[in-house]
Amino acid sequence: MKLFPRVLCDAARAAWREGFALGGRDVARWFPGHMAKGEVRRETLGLKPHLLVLNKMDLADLKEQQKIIHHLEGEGLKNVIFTNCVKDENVKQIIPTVMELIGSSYRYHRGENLEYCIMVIGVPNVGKSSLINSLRRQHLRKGKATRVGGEPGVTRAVMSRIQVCEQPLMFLLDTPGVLAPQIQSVETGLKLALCGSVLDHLVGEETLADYLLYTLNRHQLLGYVQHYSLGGACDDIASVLKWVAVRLRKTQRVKVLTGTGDVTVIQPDYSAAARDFLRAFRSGVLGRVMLDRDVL
Ligand SMILES: Nc1nc2c(ncn2[C@@H]2O[C@H](COP(=O)(O)OP(=O)(O)OP(=O)(O)O)[C@@H](O)[C@H]2O)c(=O)[nH]1
Repeated sequence: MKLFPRVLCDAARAAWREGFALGGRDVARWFPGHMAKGEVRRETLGLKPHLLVLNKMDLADLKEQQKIIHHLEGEGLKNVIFTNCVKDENVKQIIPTVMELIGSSYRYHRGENLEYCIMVIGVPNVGKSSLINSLRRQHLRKGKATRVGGEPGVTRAVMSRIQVCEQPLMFLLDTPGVLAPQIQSVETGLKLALCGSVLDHLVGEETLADYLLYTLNRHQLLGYVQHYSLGGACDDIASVLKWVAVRLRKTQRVKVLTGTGDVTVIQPDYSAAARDFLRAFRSGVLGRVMLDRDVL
């Protein structure tokens, strides 16, 4: 099979996409049923002292960390900690910050209360279980108490109370991932899906790969070119996936009916290439990305 990636890519480069064609996609269909039950009202959170843990900091481009903090402050979120729960980075700050917050909140500052119970709330796959395991490693020198998974929806039980600290005695309630009952826009849905909060096949691996390519090009993050030894940056997903499939030897035999009989041709496996592209992005090998750059 002969490909001319450089030619294809040069042609596409002349016309970087200004926006992503959303094509009437229906975000509501991407979210599995169990999430709807887990609705958590913002007003409820507003009453209780809370801390915003922004996990997977190792995958995010945090050059504009101050801008992010400033933006969140504008939304009323003052207590923010960036963490990496795989490498236990910044996790040690959490319990002291929680204690400070409880101490300065008169409703929860009761002298006789010797144990604390805290709820971990977040979108599917953000690392809630990993956070609990990391806290246990840090404060109890204990390993896994809760299952971690690469796909959304691993934590199914509604609540499980897990000890994470002895002094002070603190328990965390792990909860199944929740999403806002209404996702703001299709683009927000695509960003959540890129982060693994929605099962890939519900959105479509190739659609997601296309949104990823669009984002990487727009942010001038061209690590994928080197990772897959492409001839150059390219904004056309079909060309990129074709090349990725060939490089990874992900091809499939397909029977084609012609006027003179059946012919078997070898075709690139676009789905397998899309899955690899998404996996590479989520593992960080394509570089750090700030999906919400335009929001800032
Ligand atoms: N790179 C990176 N990966 C992480 C980090 N924290 C968790 N992960 C990975 O993210 C995936 C999901 O982690 P979980 O802890 O199962 O996420 P969860 O929020 O409990 O998921 P649900 O139960 O589906 O809601 C796993 O593959 C973890 O190894 C992190 O800080 N950095």
